[in-house]
Amino acid sequence: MKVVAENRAHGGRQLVVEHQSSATGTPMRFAIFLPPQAEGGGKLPVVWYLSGLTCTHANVTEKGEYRAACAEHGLILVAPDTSPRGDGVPNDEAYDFGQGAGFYVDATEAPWAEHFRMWTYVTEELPALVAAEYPADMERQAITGHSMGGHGALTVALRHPNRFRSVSAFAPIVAPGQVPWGEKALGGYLGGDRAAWRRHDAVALIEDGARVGELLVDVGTADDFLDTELKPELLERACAEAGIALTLRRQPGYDHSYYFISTFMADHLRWHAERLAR
Ligand SMILES: N[C@@H](CCC(=O)N[C@@H](CSC=O)C(=O)NCC(=O)O)C(=O)O
Repeated sequence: MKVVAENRAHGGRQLVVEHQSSATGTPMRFAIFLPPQAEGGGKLPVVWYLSGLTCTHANVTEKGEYRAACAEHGLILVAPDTSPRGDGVPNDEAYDFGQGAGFYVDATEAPWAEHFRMWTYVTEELPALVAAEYPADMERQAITGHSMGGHGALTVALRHPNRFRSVSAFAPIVAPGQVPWGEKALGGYLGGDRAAWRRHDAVALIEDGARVGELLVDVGTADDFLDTELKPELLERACAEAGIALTLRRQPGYDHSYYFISTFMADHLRWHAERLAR
């Protein structure tokens, strides 16, 4: 494991770390912010942030504006990459498939299955590494993410109902089995059997009985992907039928970008911090 960048910020430390991943069989990078409270010797709650299509760890690290809130509330924030990368890793010309678009699944289809194991990476390998190397209290974890990463946050939380004290998302893909981005990715990585897709589809997981206590979701009304790829109304309906307390906020005039995410980041982190303190 190698620290490839370190910067002091808000009294804490922003690190970028590279390690050899057994899940993907490639080097992987992640960003981790250690707030000033990390120097006190105790363990701190952890917020996982899963990023969207085309992102590395760097997009949220540079544009997400999370550090002031993490320093205020004493939160560690971890931001993984969105796929394996490198010359030996298969890719696709499109921005929404292949490198930068791992969709948080373990691929079963050639040529993706060898390296595209982001489910195992974000649910097993990276949590174990973070728990071993940093002062992270794994009894106090929260998860959030954006777009494809919002899909990742929702599905990871729904399938690990006792791991996370709180779950939120920014403009998530809520039903990948019903929208073009998701149909392309799940079909490409998991094959044509749509039954296998349901374990990676938040709305389908809820329909099939998975539960979390509550959800916070923000979407922008000026998001170009709102009606074609995100369809928050599908999550709204599934949560209403399942009795999940969803707070869905339609933020007027906001688009899909990090201008939107950074505007509401501190509010999400405060909401997580309240639940992580209980
Ligand atoms: N038209 C863009 C589409 C890619 C894009 O909008 N990516 C979003 C996530 S979309 C869903 O997962 C993003 O976070 N981009 C990175 C950023 O820093 O804004 C394209 O062709 O790239």
